[in-house]
Amino acid sequence: MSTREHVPTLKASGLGRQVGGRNARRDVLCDAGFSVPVGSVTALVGPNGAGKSSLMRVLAGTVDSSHQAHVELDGIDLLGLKRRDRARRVALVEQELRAEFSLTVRQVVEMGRIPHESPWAVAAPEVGIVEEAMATAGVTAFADRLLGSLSGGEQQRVQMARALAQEPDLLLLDEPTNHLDVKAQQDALGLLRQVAAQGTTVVAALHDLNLAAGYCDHVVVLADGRVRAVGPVAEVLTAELVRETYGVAADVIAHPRTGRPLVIF
Ligand SMILES: Nc1ncnc2c1ncn2[C@@H]1O[C@H](COP(=O)(O)OP(=O)(O)OP(=O)(O)O)[C@@H](O)[C@H]1O
Repeated sequence: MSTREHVPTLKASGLGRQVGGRNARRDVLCDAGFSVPVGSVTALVGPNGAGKSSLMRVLAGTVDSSHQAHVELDGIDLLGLKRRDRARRVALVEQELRAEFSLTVRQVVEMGRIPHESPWAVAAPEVGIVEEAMATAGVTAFADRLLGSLSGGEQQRVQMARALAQEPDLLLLDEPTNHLDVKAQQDALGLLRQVAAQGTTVVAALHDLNLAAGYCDHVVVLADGRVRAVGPVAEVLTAELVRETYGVAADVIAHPRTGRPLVIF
């Protein structure tokens, strides 16, 4: 009998994506794969154009991938689920905001509940869950304002609130710190840690290697559409990896306060 403990895992394999016309098709993602524990926070890093957004969308099942694509969360085949069933389990916070500028913040956050609503019953979105998601993401103060009237950073937090209202098992975020000031960046990453502590698996595409090093458990390094490295941040984020992946010189030392890796350029 095996004594090995079952470790719930997010496993992705065979993820590919081609773009371009019939005569100019090219792979922007090639057979990408990685495996990380459920309930962890993983940073997806890599240079501009590496394929991070493509990988996020393939993981979320919002774009077509290769026939071999497989994404499994604790044994559940996510890409094999019907769209609505997948939307109950997977939330994707994308870089670009969708055209929801004429809705109020509360209405946008309520949209996170749509996958959970019964198609036969016209029910008001669960108020408690929506209010809690808004409070957690720090957007309650502007709940009745139109999304379009908010700053970029405030809008970003609203997208986060909507994703939280969705109560996903897998939360995917494409550059969630893009519009945020230093404190808001730290708050956002702290919030992701909190969400993961409650069992949600979090994968966030990040450009700031020190946010990845400071807040994430694992890192997936993507370059030219391929996964170059994956593992715990302290093992993967080395000076050599930074040089080879980004072509810049860096030192990686232990952070004097936290002991986590600190990348100095
Ligand atoms: N629909 C598309 N048509 C053509 N090319 C595309 C399309 N989507 C993505 N690409 C190309 O695929 C490559 C990967 O893009 P992707 O947005 O996934 O990279 P990224 O790592 O997220 O980049 P960034 O850090 O700049 O946001 C890029 O070269 C991009 O130009």
